[in-house]
Amino acid sequence: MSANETLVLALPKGRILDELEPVLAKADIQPEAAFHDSRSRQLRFATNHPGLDIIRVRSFDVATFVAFGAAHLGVAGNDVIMEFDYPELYAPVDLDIGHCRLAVAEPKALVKDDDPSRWSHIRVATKYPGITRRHFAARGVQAECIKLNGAMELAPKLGLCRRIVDLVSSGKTLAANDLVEVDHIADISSRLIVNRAAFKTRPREVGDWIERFREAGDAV
Ligand SMILES: Nc1ncnc2c1ncn2[C@@H]1O[C@H](COP(=O)(O)OP(=O)(O)OP(=O)(O)O)[C@@H](O)[C@H]1O
Ligand SMILES: O=P(O)(O)OC[C@H]1O[C@H](OP(=O)(O)OP(=O)(O)O)[C@H](O)[C@@H]1O
Repeated sequence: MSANETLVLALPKGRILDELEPVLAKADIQPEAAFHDSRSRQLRFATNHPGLDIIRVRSFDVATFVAFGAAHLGVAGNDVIMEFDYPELYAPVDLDIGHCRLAVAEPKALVKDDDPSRWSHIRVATKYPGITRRHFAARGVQAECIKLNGAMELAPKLGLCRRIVDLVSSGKTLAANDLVEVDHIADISSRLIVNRAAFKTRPREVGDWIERFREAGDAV
């Protein structure tokens, strides 16, 4: 990581990017035009700041790019941050966007005869095997996780498992699939994340961006 290298900000594609637009505007970060062109195959973008470029990657990959120092800063949900638990990441600003919760759900029909305090081993479909294992291990339950990358809500009806761990916002996806929340794991929102080594070696520049995002998050 050299001292005059352009700083790289990793942003997630998808829903967070929409909520992030006003934060970027308040932080006076204007990406080049191709960033807003959905047909463009470009992945790295210049901004109105000569020392700052943006890369657009999948939400889970934001944490990996930043943890390995390939990007200096990024925006990720704390679901992603918690799942990887990278020691190299520092998450100094809660941007107050991307609000949802991580929860355990099971079929409505199972709930009345089920007693979570008696679980000793459960099988769970989830995109978050790390968080799920740690959450249950802390209460002495062994969680066998089946990793899926989406549409977890299908798993119980198709006999893959009886429980899932997934993000819930309005609750509509659970309801549409006859599932109910039985346990809350964590409240989720998106954070500015920073590579610790980059902050140590370039405290002034990285610190300036942290302050800008803090002010932008407060103002939106
Ligand atoms: N229903 C939701 N409401 C609010 N925030 C959400 C919701 N679902 C996901 N998020 C937040 O948005 C982030 C990105 O989720 P999104 O569903 O856009 O991407 P993804 O499907 O995980 O990404 P990819 O397509 O790259 O795998 C999540 O990590 C979480 O922090
Ligand atoms: O409580 P709700 O408001 O219904 O939102 C929850 C849904 O949103 C997310 O899915 P997303 O739309 O990102 O789809 P995917 O996980 O299948 O990619 C999440 O994985 C849930 O399925």
